[in-house]
Amino acid sequence: MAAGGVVWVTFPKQNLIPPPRKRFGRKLRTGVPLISSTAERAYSEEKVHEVVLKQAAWVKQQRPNEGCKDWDLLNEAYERCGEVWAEYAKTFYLGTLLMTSERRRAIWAIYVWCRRTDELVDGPNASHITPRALDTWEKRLGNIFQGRPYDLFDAALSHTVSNYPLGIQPFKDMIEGMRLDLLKTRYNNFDELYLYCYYVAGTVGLMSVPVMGIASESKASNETVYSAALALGIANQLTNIIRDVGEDCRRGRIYLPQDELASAGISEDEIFRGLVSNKWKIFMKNQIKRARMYFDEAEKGVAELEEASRWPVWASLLLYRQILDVIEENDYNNFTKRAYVGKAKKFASLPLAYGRAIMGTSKFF
Ligand SMILES: CC(C)=CCC/C(C)=C/CC/C(C)=C/CC/C(C)=C/[C@@H]1[C@@H](COP(=O)(O)OP(=O)(O)O)[C@]1(C)CC/C=C(\C)CC/C=C(\C)CCC=C(C)C
Ligand SMILES: Nc1ncnc2c1ncn2[C@@H]1O[C@H](COP(=O)(O)OP(=O)(O)OP(=O)(O)O)[C@@H](O)[C@H]1O
Ligand SMILES: [Mn+2]
Repeated sequence: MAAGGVVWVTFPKQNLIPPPRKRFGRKLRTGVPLISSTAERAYSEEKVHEVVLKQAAWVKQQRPNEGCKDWDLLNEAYERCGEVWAEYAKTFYLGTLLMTSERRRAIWAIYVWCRRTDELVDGPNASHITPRALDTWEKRLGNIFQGRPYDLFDAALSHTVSNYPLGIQPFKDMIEGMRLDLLKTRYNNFDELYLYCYYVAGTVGLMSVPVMGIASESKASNETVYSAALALGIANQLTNIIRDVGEDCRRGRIYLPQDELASAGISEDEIFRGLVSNKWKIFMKNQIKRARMYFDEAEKGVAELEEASRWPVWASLLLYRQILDVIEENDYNNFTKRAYVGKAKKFASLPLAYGRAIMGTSKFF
């Protein structure tokens, strides 16, 4: 069928994708960062900044096209995305419930694509995934953007990218992050880690803004808003990394800047043994401080989003940031104690998020 210049191929409705599986254990995200030298950081930050600029400019020029109008099929596609979202996105789940339904569905579709991409290298079939498989996944991404979805989940994203001004670059960059993750188990410095964080999480920020929308009354430049969205992705990923140090090292991966570990006098052997020494606590304090810096940076951009999107973003920001507080409460034992924000605390954050969303600032709440 053809709609709005987008050609849709037919695809089988069932059995292409298994139902959302139960979690098989924790996923192992990257390691942590510290304060490395400005010179070291400059390279990645500059490179990523270029993408942010291009993305911000590109989005400005785009006019969403009509997309597919087969609503029965699309409703089913989006519903399936919603099921995956409910199964996996524990922290972000609440966030989308607060959105308008059209945006919520779009975020679900993006989430599912991101989750599937991540599962390629982190999921049960990860040991069979090669760079070639990721090339195939990237070709499939191209088809999604050209209105040729392969399965039902792809169809939802195909519709979403025809409905919102979404560029393909952040999606490609996320696949690039997965390529990196296949090959790299150590990060020499924060510059290398920052680039990884951009690939796997900063990109999510860039994908989300065109759906969330920038407030018409906002005086901020597109670049400022995209930079804040990037910062939230980086902050989330750094937090994820800090939380998952133990799991990651059990997978033989240390996503912590090696130069900072060396300066702190922490050996790999100590990490593999899970030694919560004083030097580890000091090191972790610095990693947490850095993650919070990125959260602070992100906060500046939330007020620039369309009103209806501020609450969900505040909610997810506050929820994810609390993981850092829990790591402190756990006395920096992120080797054997998983930092987990309970449901009561999650719900308690919602009025606070709402307050910040309506005040447009973090000062009063
Ligand atoms: C409302 C909201 C937050 C919307 C975004 C939801 C979305 C599309 C998320 C995709 C997440 C995903 C599956 C990414 C794949 C790579 C990955 C796993 C990254 C880590 C996410 C945490 O996942 P999780 O904890 O489930 O991982 P494990 O359970 O450990 O496996 C990341 C830490 C990255 C998440 C990054 C974001 C959600 C970016 C947030 C930025 C914005 C929404 C921009 C807001 C705009 C401004 C201006 C501040
Ligand atoms: N410390 C823990 N103890 C027991 N179960 C946990 C713990 N941490 C997580 N889980 C279980 O694993 C599930 C998935 O973890 P996950 O990391 O996806 O959740 P989250 O951190 O709440 O949110 P998000 O997925 O957005 O990071 C949780 O919903 C919970 O059931
Ligand atoms: Mn999760």
